Amino acid sequence: MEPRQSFDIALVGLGVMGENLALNLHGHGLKVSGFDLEERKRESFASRTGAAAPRSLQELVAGLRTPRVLLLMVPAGAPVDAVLQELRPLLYPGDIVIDGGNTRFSDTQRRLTELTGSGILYVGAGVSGGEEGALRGPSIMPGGDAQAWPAIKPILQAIAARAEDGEPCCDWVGPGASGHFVKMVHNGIEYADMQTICEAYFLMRQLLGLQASEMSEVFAEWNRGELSSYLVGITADILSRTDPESRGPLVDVIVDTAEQKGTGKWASQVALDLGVTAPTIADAVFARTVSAVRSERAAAAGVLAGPKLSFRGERAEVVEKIRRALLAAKICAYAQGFQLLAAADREYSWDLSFGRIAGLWRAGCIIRARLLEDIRRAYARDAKLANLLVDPHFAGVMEGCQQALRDVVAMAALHGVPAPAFMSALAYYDSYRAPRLPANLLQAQRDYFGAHKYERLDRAGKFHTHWVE
Ligand SMILES: NC(=O)C1=CN([C@@H]2O[C@H](COP(=O)(O)OP(=O)(O)OC[C@H]3O[C@@H](n4cnc5c(N)ncnc54)[C@H](OP(=O)(O)O)[C@@H]3O)[C@@H](O)[C@H]2O)C=CC1
Ligand SMILES: O=C(CO)[C@H](O)[C@H](O)COP(=O)(O)O
Repeated sequence: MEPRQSFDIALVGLGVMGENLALNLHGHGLKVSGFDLEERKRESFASRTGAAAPRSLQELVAGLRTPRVLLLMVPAGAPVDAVLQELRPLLYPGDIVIDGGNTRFSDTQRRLTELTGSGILYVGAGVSGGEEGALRGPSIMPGGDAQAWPAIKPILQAIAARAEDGEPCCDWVGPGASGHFVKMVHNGIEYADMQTICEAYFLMRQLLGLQASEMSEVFAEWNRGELSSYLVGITADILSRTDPESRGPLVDVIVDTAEQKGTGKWASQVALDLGVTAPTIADAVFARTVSAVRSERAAAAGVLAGPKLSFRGERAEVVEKIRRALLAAKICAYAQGFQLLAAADREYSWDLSFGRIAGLWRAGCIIRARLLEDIRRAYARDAKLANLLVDPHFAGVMEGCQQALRDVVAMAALHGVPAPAFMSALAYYDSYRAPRLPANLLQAQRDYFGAHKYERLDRAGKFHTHWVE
């Protein structure tokens, strides 16, 4: 029997992430306790950590040292409120509650407000790395009550992944809901990264007729260069896998409808709310929604015409163009994600460090990539960079890749291969670098039908024209 008040930290929710985070903490010498509604999970946790698994939150809290530290890894939304409601009367000023789930940042903001005056220190921490990362070292993005940081810093930094320079991929992000906002943007970028990789795969398959095993080699090769990243690496692995039943590539027997839990959608909604241009992130969400209407697509395929061209092109040359296009689209997606962070920073006065955030994503998380070190350096050169695209390093990379992105988008369009994220990345790039856009005509249209007024290039003020004589 454990003595009372002997545990350093307690996990609430011992599912995919919670149990592995608990094992990670246990492996780092911390005394971890855990609770889940399901008895089976409590027992699994107890047998794997050797700790007793309390049968109630009351028992769980009673076993913690003070100040008590609780890490919630329950599904986002109502379960977090339910746990907090039960926990609140059990806690004292100075106790710390960390929500490590994929919580919508506005919910974290609300909970912080609700806890104001209670003395309970609340932290919204984005955690990324999936099941494996939780066990071996995730990226952790905590934000909220800064008074909690000195107590939880050694705990969270101990279990976090480490970048190549040895820095832990866990650092204080900022006040309020900034930790969960940063995780939401991470996931928005994750959606775009995944979709552009899928489009690269689809173009190689549809235009070049490459087999899964051949594409696996291509992705493995790409993973040794500028595109080196967790997602490109797992793509090479996935494409090499054989289905034991059909004996063909496993990827070929997987249904082409993507699911989603909502973080990419939230990132896109927030981009619209804050007036940030993030089309590649949004198109990655829409690519999932159109994939979900599979029977409608099958019916439309028999009705809607497409191009009749057959593809001609030299294979190695096209593969290299797709590689460059993928790099260009990836940079555009990251640029959009960082624009979203910058807008939130202005809106909520969080004083975010974009370089530090890029540093947190260098290891442990799903979007970890070689590129993130370059992003970190870009913000070290200029913390107030207007857009990642105009950093001299990235402007140079885009110079080398933008033509390939155009060629690939043109190939996709001419041959009727859907590539929405590539296409929107190019449109984003061209719009952002356009000194002049057709919005002059748009303003005139608004003024025509709604007397909304327009500004003139040659003098200050707002003007209205009586368009209909
Ligand atoms: N899976 C992943 O790769 C990642 C997930 N996340 C986020 O982490 C959070 C947890 O995810 P994940 O571990 O995958 O989810 P799981 O569903 O695997 O685990 C959640 C656990 O919480 C339990 N639970 C629900 N309500 C309560 C409660 N009131 N008290 C105690 N336990 C409760 C659930 O029990 P029951 O099943 O009985 O409801 C379940 O065992 C989510 O917000 C998720 O979005 C973040 C990063 C990566
Ligand atoms: O947060 C994560 C990784 O960073 C999760 O894996 C997330 O749940 C994936 O999102 P979705 O289910 O919408 O694809």
